[in-house]
Amino acid sequence: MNNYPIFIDGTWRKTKESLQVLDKYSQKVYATVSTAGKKDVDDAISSAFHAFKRHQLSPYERFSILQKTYQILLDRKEELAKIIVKEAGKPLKQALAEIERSAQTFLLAAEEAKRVHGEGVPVDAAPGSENRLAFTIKVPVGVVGAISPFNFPLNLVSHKVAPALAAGNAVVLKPASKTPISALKLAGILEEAGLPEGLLQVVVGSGSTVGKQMIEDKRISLYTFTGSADVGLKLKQETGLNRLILELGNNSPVIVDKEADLDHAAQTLAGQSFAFAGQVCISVQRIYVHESVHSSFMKKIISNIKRLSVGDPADPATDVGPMISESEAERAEEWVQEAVSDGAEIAYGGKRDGVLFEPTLLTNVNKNMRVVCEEIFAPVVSIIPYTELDECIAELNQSDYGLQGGIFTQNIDTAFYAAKRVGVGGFMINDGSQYRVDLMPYGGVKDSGNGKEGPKYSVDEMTEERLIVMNLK
Ligand SMILES: NC(=O)c1ccc[n+]([C@@H]2O[C@H](COP(=O)([O-])OP(=O)(O)OC[C@H]3O[C@@H](n4cnc5c(N)ncnc54)[C@H](O)[C@@H]3O)[C@@H](O)[C@H]2O)c1
Ligand SMILES: O=C[C@H](O)CS(=O)(=O)O
Repeated sequence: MNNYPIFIDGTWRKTKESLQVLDKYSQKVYATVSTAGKKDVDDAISSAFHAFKRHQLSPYERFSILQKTYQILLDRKEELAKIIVKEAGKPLKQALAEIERSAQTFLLAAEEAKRVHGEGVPVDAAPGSENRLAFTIKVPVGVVGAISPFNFPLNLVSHKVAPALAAGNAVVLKPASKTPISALKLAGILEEAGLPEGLLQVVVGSGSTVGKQMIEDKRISLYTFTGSADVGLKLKQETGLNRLILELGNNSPVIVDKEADLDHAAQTLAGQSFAFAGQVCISVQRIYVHESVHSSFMKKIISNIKRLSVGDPADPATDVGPMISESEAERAEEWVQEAVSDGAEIAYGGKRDGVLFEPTLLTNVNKNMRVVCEEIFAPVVSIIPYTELDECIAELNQSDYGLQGGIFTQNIDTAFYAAKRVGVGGFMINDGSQYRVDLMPYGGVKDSGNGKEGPKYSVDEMTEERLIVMNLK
């Protein structure tokens, strides 16, 4: 069994303590990983702090390292996908797609490294400043503290590390303790691509020890966090005046209008509700269906769900694998049972077998049930009929969250009417909430967080704009 060291100051460090990473399907120990103690975290932050001052890489050097990383990620696609299958329990085809997306994220960040620039400021237009010339430059913030979740253990880490490096920063990364191996592999790949020592540190451990210590350290200039709203709120309260980018949860809504292409909607939504067992922050959770097409849509979505293959994530045919832990699968089961005892009906699925939870379709739900108003983060979707679009929009906007949503309709006026009124960071027309490509601005409103990811937008977030004014003769 592999025993992985952590990555501090450009060296691989085995520490006294370690944690076990389970194979999420078999629930057997797959690997162990050293965990960072107080001194290790302190060393990592100190090394990043000094490396930032020591290594001022040119934009072209940064471009070159990130572009090499892109290539190595693609070259090692199969090996990395197998790690994600084991440590996250993600079905192989979805794991392969994640590696390809991570490679894209690095390529996009490489391109952005050559576009970090400010703008001219017409200060000479102000009375008395006629002889002045001004412009801004974009400078890196310093040390970026990155904290990531379990569900996309490579691509969501890439969305933090790649733009931070493109912008010229150093990074201290704490990956999720359930899935730390992909992040350590990525550190090895960046080392191989020529990243100077100290510019990336990977410290593994719990949020309440390693994460907390990072949050309290003033040498970190900016935090970028992806995870649950509960932890996000805690970090917001603890980071004070420091900069904090938050990418949090959602209970994504999608509308199926009376003028929708129902075959397309049913096929798309069956896929987007259950990929990675619903453990995707933009997974479709609430489907609002116009009453006139409700029964027809139900038949179509059920026939699409029946085609999903549930089981071993290593099997190339599997669509829906295990949840991240048995306790999470039990939680989802409890929420479904609670909804059923309050009147909901299970139209499909509903059963749990250890870590596997069947793709589940609920009807007759109400807006106060946890399966509707909270983030379920499991393969469970609710169908909610509506009559008037305005009422539907008002109801879906009652959510505390606002990351992404969507509408299926052939009527462009209806589509734009909804797009202007839904409280989300991104809205898809004739697609589900789960559409994402890595170049787009991605981030939510309300309890879904603040700030945007996508390399172009993250580079902007991870730099300071400095004004330079020249007083000319
Ligand atoms: N908006 C997005 O882009 C996005 C993407 C993926 C996942 N998510 C959300 O993430 C959640 C699932 O992931 P998870 O279970 O890994 O989330 P989580 O909030 O439990 O953990 C995320 C990270 O925070 C760390 N952490 C926990 N407590 C901490 C503390 N007190 N101080 C510092 N760090 C701490 C964890 O160790 C982990 O690395 C869902 O809510 C999902 O919607 C959001
Ligand atoms: O879980 C949320 C992620 O942001 C989904 S994705 O990586 O962007 O597809």
